[in-house]
Amino acid sequence: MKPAVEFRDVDIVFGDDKAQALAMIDRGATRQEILEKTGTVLGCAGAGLTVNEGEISVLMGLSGSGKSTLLRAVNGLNKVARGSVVVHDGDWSADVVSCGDDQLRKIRRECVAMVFQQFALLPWRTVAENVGFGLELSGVPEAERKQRVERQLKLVGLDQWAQKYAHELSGGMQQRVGLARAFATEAPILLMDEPFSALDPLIRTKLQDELLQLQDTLKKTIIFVSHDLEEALKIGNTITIMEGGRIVQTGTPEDIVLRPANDYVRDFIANVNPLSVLTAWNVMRDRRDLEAAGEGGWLWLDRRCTTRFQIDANGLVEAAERDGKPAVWVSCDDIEKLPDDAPQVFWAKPGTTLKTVMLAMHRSQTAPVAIFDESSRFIGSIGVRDVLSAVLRR
Ligand SMILES: Nc1ncnc2c1ncn2[C@@H]1O[C@H](COP(=O)(O)OP(=O)(O)OP(=O)(O)O)[C@@H](O)[C@H]1O
Repeated sequence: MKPAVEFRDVDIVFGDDKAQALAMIDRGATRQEILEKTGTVLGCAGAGLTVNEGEISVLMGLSGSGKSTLLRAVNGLNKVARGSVVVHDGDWSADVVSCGDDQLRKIRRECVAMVFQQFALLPWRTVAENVGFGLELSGVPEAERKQRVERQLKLVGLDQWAQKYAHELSGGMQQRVGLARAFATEAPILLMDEPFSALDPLIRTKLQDELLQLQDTLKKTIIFVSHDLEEALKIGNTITIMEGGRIVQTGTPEDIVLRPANDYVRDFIANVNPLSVLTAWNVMRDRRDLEAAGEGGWLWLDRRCTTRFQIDANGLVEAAERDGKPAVWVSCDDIEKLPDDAPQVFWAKPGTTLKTVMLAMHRSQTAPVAIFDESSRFIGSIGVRDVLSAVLRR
């Protein structure tokens, strides 16, 4: 994995008395203390984060936690008081904090594009002219501009609307224009500052889906600010949680849900449905942790010892028993096609959703679910207790 943006010990403060504010940051002072003593507002402190190429990295936190401040450091909209923000473009890279004007111009024109919450469309320009605005500023010739604009409008499904004005479009459509405008620059890095939060929930969900679909083919590096954890969990490859200007946790969605770093993160995830995030891999017990069930490679899949598998030297299943009787092992994915009566042990892949695993458990009256890897080797199992611990986070 190659880094696209690296934040290294980034401090941003708003106000005149920067030196004293930085000294207070070093002593671990809170935003409130810094404000009272110096009149300076702490934007963010000691922020360290690497965003890899092609990744969607979400910055999450309550209002005022410093998400937008950090995001805006990438294209130099916010001045960094200390630390560095390195932007990579292929083999080229520059530190936004210390680079010269030429390099900053290159970053803004070629490397980084931004999508705002309020769609920021120019009302006197048509949709097509709005999408082409950045290109016009960069001096892209008209013919090429027209081509690129057309391509991007098609991508977001608005090619029929090219000659309309912003007020003739719904909020969702206006934000699609915002997306197309950012895509049109062909910058590999996209900064998105709460792009969907002004939209109603249905349109919002739809645009999130569309963004994920587009990302499948475009493979941009996206830094996405959100204060909505459900949104972050849905679209983020990694999530960074900020509190009072400081990063408190960075991790995958599963990390955040299963291993919250502190009470602030725990409060965030309190109302998240773990079934929408977790997979079999996240909750299974590894085969090495399972108890032997007699001679000949037999292992108990569950703590209650209702179900056991005989595993050969290659990790393949030779035989299965449930409640002392031979059982067949069948994929969770085929659940609907099976007769109810056969003694079954369901199996799943590591990436199978926890919801599917639970359906299988329900169907088999709480038998454990076996997990197989791509080569059909047995790698672990999930019992009722594992599911309960994951869902209740205990
Ligand atoms: N240009 C500025 N001048 C002065 N203070 C600022 C400026 N920009 C941000 N701040 C302050 O920095 C802190 C962090 O703000 P920031 O906008 O980054 O938070 P946020 O987490 O993005 O919040 P929101 O979700 O409300 O946008 C806030 O206290 C804010 O008032």
